Amino acid sequence: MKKLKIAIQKSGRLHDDSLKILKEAGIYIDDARGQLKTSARNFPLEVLYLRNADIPQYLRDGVVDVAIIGENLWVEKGSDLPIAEKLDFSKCKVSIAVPKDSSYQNLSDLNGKKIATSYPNTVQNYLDKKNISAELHIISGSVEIAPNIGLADAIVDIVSSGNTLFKNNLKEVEEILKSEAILTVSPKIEPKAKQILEKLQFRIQSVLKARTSKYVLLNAPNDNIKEIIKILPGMKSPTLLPLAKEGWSSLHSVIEEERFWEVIDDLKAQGAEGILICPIEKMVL
Ligand SMILES: Nc1ncnc2c1ncn2[C@@H]1O[C@H](COP(=O)(O)OP(=O)(O)OP(=O)(O)O)[C@@H](O)[C@H]1O
Ligand SMILES: O=P(O)(O)OC[C@H]1O[C@H](OP(=O)(O)OP(=O)(O)O)[C@H](O)[C@@H]1O
Ligand SMILES: [Mg+2]
Repeated sequence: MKKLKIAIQKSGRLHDDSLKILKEAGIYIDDARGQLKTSARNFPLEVLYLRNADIPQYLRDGVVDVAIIGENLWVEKGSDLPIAEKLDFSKCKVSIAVPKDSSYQNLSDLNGKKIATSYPNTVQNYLDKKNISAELHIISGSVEIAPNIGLADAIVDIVSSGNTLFKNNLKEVEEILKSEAILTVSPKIEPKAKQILEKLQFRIQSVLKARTSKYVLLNAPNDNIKEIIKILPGMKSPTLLPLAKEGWSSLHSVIEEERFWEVIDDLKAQGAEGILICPIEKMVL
């Protein structure tokens, strides 16, 4: 049977969460250490565990059909490849940082300076757009140490919590891009594999939608139900069930979690009581 070949980072930041999202999509994959190729037990999917930086070329060559990579890597060396899904994990930024005590005012201060980075294309394109000319030092890791050892005046690297910058006495001065994990596709994908990809995407979308939505149950006086329904639009319309208590109903609906916290006071003002907010495992629309 035809299988969809997916590349997942062998080890590192994206590995665990990539397998997790597939698992939540009902796809079970053995994560045996040292094994570089494996198949899903219950979905036509073959997994190749690869080094992150090699993945764009594997996609281009059609060695794999799809891959989970960081958007920052896509910008750096994969922007010719189509993006099928944004996956809402491994969120980070790629930013310029300088020593904490630097007198940096704006980008033009970087003219003629040395910048250390693992993302030379991203940095060069950014500097070109802003008409800045700087010297790039390409290093593959521990970039944040460069200014402290006199290798560079500034760095461009991934920033998430900001801890690494802080520990190395650096401060973020410009954000070049925002990144999250993405599902990206080979231009050589064949129609049979594409059909499997569509099924995979459908499952992933159900997982992502469910993650941000909540099932809400509440009790409300019948007189205020119309108002409450306006506040809680639900998927189509909310479910309404009579309560044993005369003049009261139980209302069930689905709402984006963020939106729920915005409307909670309005719901209470309309007399809503006994509000329960429950997680949703999958959401098929
Ligand atoms: N601190 C972080 N917070 C959130 N996401 C991050 C962080 N660091 C890296 N990422 C994301 O995870 C991806 C993989 O990063 P990681 O450091 O694990 O691998 P790598 O060193 O780029 O690659 P490899 O070792 O596989 O060649 C990055 O491209 C980025 O999208
Ligand atoms: O803002 P923070 O939360 O501190 O995260 C940023 C750090 O995380 C990444 O490194 P990672 O831990 O992946 O180590 P690596 O350099 O070995 O890839 C990145 O290269 C930064 O150094
Ligand atoms: Mg890293």
